[in-house]
Amino acid sequence: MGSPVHRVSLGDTWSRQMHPDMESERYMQSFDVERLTNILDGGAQNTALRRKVESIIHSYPEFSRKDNYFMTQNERYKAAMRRAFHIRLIAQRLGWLEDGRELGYAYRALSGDVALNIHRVFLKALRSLGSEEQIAKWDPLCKNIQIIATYAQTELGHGTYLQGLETEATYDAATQEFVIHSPTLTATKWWPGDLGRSATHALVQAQLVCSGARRGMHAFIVPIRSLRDHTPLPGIIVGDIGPKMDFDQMDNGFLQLNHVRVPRENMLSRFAQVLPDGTYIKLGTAQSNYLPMVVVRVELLLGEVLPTLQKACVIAMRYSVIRRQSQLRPSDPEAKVLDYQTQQQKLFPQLAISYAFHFLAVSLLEFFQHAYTAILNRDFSLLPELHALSTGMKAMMSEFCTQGAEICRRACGGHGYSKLSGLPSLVTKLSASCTYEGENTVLYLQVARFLVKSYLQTQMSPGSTPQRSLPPSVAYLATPDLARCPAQRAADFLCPELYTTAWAHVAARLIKDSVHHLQTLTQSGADQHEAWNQTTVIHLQAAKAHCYYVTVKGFTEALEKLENESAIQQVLKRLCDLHAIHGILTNSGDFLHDAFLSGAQVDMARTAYLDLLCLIRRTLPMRNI
Ligand SMILES: CCCCCCCCCC(=O)SCCNC(=O)CCNC(=O)[C@H](O)C(C)(C)COP(=O)(O)OP(=O)(O)OC[C@H]1O[C@@H](n2cnc3c(N)ncnc32)[C@H](O)[C@@H]1OP(=O)(O)O
Ligand SMILES: Cc1cc2nc3c(=O)[nH]c(=O)nc-3n(C[C@H](O)[C@H](O)[C@H](O)COP(=O)(O)OP(=O)(O)OC[C@H]3O[C@@H](n4cnc5c(N)ncnc54)[C@H](O)[C@@H]3O)c2cc1C
Repeated sequence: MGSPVHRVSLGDTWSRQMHPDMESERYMQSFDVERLTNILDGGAQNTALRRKVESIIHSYPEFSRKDNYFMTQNERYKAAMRRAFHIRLIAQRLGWLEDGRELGYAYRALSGDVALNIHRVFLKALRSLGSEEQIAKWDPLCKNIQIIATYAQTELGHGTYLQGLETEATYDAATQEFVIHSPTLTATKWWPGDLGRSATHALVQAQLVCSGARRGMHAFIVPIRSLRDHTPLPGIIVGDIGPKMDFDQMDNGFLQLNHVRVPRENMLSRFAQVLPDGTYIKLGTAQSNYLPMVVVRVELLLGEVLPTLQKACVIAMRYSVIRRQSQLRPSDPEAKVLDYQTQQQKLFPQLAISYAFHFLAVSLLEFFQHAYTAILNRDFSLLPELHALSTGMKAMMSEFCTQGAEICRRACGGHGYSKLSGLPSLVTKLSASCTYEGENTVLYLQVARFLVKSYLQTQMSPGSTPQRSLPPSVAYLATPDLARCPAQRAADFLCPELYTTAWAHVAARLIKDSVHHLQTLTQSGADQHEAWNQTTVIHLQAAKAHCYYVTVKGFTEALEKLENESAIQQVLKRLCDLHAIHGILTNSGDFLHDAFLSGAQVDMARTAYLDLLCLIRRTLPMRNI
């Protein structure tokens, strides 16, 4: 570790004093901040538990991250590994469960700066794809860290296109084993976390070949390092992929398998089985083995992606109420930069969207838990909508949180460029979330595919095959649409029903337009795949509008549940209004395109927006910032 220059330490007297400008802001509150904290935590008891866990975590020097920015990659990895084991010792001593609230709070308190994150992904995959017997065998070994496992799906040549994965798992009935093999250089597993130095086992996603047929991607548990001396096992070439943009604490690795044999029982068999004679039994759908990605996409939102934007907002808001620069009037003292309208316009939409995302991610998690139970019991009826929501929200939240964290960083001037502000690493960490667990464009196009199918379902003639009711998230496609926005004055844009309807209108129009372009091309003779590719930019636009609508609708529904918390409801409604109108102004062309909004109405929306900035500034409680 480099010898640090003199650094601010808690020992410095002034580092512990409350800045007077911050103090003055914290007592300007129009509602019970503790009560809002409880609502965000899901109840007062959760707030108490979270604070208890955080105080435990912060009481251990092992968890200190104050030297992070002065460490080499190797030192970061070792420190993260120490934390991984230490946190498990504490969990065992205090009885915290692997998927319990306490560990979730603990990981959030450490900003994920703990090793073995993909070991946890492996556990999620095991519980999604494994039979009860396989879970009973491997789960305890993982929980006790008797093995360290990774999730090895991505290859040097393929990350998105899973049908193109080259790693093979060929069944040998004579020995009742699978032969796992990397046939080409591009088949090398590349990126899996915890693989570079840590993992002893890998969940290898490979193309199954049995009874002479290729069966698609299936999951196999493959030992890769010796449990005796941690050296690579025969047929295994494994190592670290080297420096990255961030995630220094994670050993992302590569893995080549040279005809490695594993027993038949090592293929995870909740949704498919290979019998001793090689007979293939399909128990799920063609995409059943994609389920772990759905699980991780949903759990990433509240566990990893959103907290990072929330932290960026806190840092930038605190900076903006104590940073004084220039004068609003020549005779005035220097102004707090948060009193400049442009600074408000940078930060308040980030605060608003962080609340929109919070409420949406909570409701998505509830839907997921309901759907997931059904899926594990092989009822796949809710899976298409869950796939569309999880891909759309993962793409939108990672994209907007990354953009938002960068806006927060820039809003802090030169200090935002100092790693010690905490902002740069939030941005570089979030950037990865636009790629891992599904590259965002690809995921948005999965949403688009769902939207096209849903729209076509609404166009089926009444007498044709019985119309299944549309999934709730796209019900707006079947509801009567307004041709014109009824707003007469700026205040009308503060009506949740008005702006939710406006967003539904634009999303529906863009979806209809995307289908029209697709059908025009196919009817003119283009094959369906070429027609799809030539309209993906339009589909992408429709998918993004749909996702924004989903966040606006989710926020307004969350507000409705707060009717007994009037003061909180009022403050959050202003953020909801701001979120909706910010999107309208940012995408005003989509609202003007068919004259749904007139130019005058866009001006009204802007007036409402600027008034909101001023109102939020006056009533924004810095207490919880
Ligand atoms: C603290 C730090 C924490 C960091 C954690 C980092 C963890 C990172 C771990 C990883 O990155 S793991 C690797 C993640 N990789 C991916 O997400 C790969 C993304 N690619 C895919 O999911 C599929 O290749 C893709 C969806 C793009 C294409 O799927 P297919 O090749 O099967 O084809 P297609 O798009 O035609 O989909 C066929 C059908 O399957 C459906 N489908 C696809 N994926 C599905 C899914 N996941 N679940 C359910 N259905 C799915 C899809 O909707 C469609 O249904 P319909 O025919 O009814 O329209
Ligand atoms: C920090 C980090 C951690 C990771 N951890 C893991 C892990 O633990 N386990 C694991 O298996 N993987 C892991 N990954 C890999 C990750 O899942 C892949 O990088 C991701 O799925 C994207 O695939 P790719 O890299 O092949 O990009 P590509 O799919 O090659 O994408 C490159 C470009 O091609 C475009 N593109 C690709 N396909 C299409 C299409 N059909 N239509 C339109 N455009 C397309 C994309 O939009 C993108 O612009 C990790 C990656 C990172 C960065």
